[in-house]
Amino acid sequence: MKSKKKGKNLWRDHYTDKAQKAGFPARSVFKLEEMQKRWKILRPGQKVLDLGCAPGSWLKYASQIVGDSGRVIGLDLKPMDQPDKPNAQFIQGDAFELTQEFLDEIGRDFDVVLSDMAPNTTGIKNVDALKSAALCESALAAAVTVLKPGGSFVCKIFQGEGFDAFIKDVKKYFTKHKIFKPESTRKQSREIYVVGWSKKGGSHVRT
Ligand SMILES: C[S@@+](CC[C@H](N)C(=O)[O-])C[C@H]1O[C@@H](n2cnc3c(N)ncnc32)[C@H](O)[C@@H]1O
Repeated sequence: MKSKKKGKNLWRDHYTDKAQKAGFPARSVFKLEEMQKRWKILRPGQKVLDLGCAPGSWLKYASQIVGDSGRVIGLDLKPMDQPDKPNAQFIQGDAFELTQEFLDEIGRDFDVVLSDMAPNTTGIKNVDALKSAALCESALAAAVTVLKPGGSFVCKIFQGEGFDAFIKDVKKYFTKHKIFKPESTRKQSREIYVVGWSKKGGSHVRT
């Protein structure tokens, strides 16, 4: 029992240390990197919205890929320092309270919307899954509003209640989707990523 626990900690430290050495504040960067290596979701010159961006690993990674001709806007409930790259910006806010004015202000010309948002967990699987699904539905509503037709969506969700309904909704707005569990995700974690490609034409705000 003891050695199993030690093994788990060593495994977690490997990704945390690796992220720190590479200059990223969180190990979550490797999950996005895995998806990027597989599908080249991010490209130079793109405009990207990163929901739940703190402490800023995905924001930094995405800003490196989109480069000087691109732009990344990150949003999180928690405060965070402004990124040191001129093409990246942090806005503190709640994804459940994105107003039409705010979405109009940031623009409706995004190429990619990322959401790595996670709720505060209770430890009760169904409750946590429903809280995660609610965050995902709000990320999807933002994505269908601000993405250009043809845009892509990456969203973390906890498997469980609300998952099937969320996939059904993703299918309504995206031509193709995949469900992906990165290698760098903790094995015991119920989190999984949904990637939607090629947003269908038009923009719909779910009410
Ligand atoms: C796993 S962390 C994201 C890590 C980030 N992708 C990175 O690479 O640094 C999840 C984030 O979701 C944020 N979050 C949770 N609920 C949110 C909400 N309603 N609106 C905005 N952010 C939220 C949390 O504050 C937390 O910082």
